[in-house]
Amino acid sequence: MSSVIETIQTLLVDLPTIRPHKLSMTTMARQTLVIVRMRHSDGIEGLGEGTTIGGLSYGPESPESIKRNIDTYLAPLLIGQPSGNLNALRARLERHARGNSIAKSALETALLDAQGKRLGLSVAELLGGARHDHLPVLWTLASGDTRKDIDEAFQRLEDRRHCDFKLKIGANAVDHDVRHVAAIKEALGDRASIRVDVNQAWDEATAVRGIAALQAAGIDLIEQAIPAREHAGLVRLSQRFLVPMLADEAVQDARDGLTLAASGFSGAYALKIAKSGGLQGVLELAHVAQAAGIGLYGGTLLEGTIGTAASLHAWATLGEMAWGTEMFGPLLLKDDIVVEQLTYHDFGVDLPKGPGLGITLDEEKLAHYARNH
Ligand SMILES: O=C(O)C[C@H]1C=CC(=O)O1
Ligand SMILES: [Mn+2]
Repeated sequence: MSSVIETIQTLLVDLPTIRPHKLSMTTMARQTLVIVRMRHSDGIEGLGEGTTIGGLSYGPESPESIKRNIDTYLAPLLIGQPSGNLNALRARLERHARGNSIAKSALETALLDAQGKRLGLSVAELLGGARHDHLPVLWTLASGDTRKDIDEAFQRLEDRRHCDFKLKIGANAVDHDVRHVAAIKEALGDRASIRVDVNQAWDEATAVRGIAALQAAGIDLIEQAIPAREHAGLVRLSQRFLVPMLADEAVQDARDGLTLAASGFSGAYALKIAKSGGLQGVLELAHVAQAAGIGLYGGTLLEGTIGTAASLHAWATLGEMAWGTEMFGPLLLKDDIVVEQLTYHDFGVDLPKGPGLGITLDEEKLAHYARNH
């Protein structure tokens, strides 16, 4: 008899960050992973993970809502269903549950991990095969202190960990932020690519002023300067400046990607499995971007090792990613819940080897960090 999905367990796992991570909407001292353990009747377990940033400060799903909505609504849609037909299971979730893209991504990851283990294939192989086994990874400087950020950047360069840096701005007045970014760019010079992420903090007039100054300072990429839903404004910014715009919160899935491209946007899209409801959805967005001549960027919602590995399997199937990736999530965390961590070296990370995601849980660590209330 072919396998069916038997049980789906969700766990909230709190891991401390190595330092405060300051974004325009929140400062993180820890990250909460929603871990999915999906057991199948053939004895195989699939692992999945969903994260967001700062409770409800990043988007409409919180770790607690992800867990509760999986337990109450999404898991019952999957339990008892055949394990192996991912397209049918994805359609079933879409038909009966709106939104909740992070929860759906965690579940699809667990389905892919199990299917890979079942067939003896890595997730990238299930998706058609990896074109890369080492992907570039940038680092986010977000200590909130210019001097500390510069020291951190030099350390990462020296360790050959990262040579591209993203600065989180938008929490302070624009002139203050521009001085901060320009000081870091000046200290690093041509040794590093410097990009900024404003996380929607500016209105369009502020963005015009801020981006003009950042462009003059030699910044390479401007991420989500204005609110997510202001597509027309983002198109105007992309047409006004030479420095390219990176759309992040503005593009969740392929439909957003199509609308924005058709409105005249140029630049790049941040791909995130969490925004697109999983690996299949994010690859659909990537293909729309490719068809529209828009650059690709492998994005993170600061996932731990499981979500990061899942994303890497998806990015590995794509051709060139014009802006590389930011799959550094596990490096921001003080500890991990897996047996073997991802290998970061030479300014990038290795694609884990399968079957499935190629990741094994450390049961002791998991028990230690899992929330028990
Ligand atoms: O890009 C975001 O908006 C979220 C995330 C990615 C890197 C980081 O530091 O925060
Ligand atoms: Mn972003």
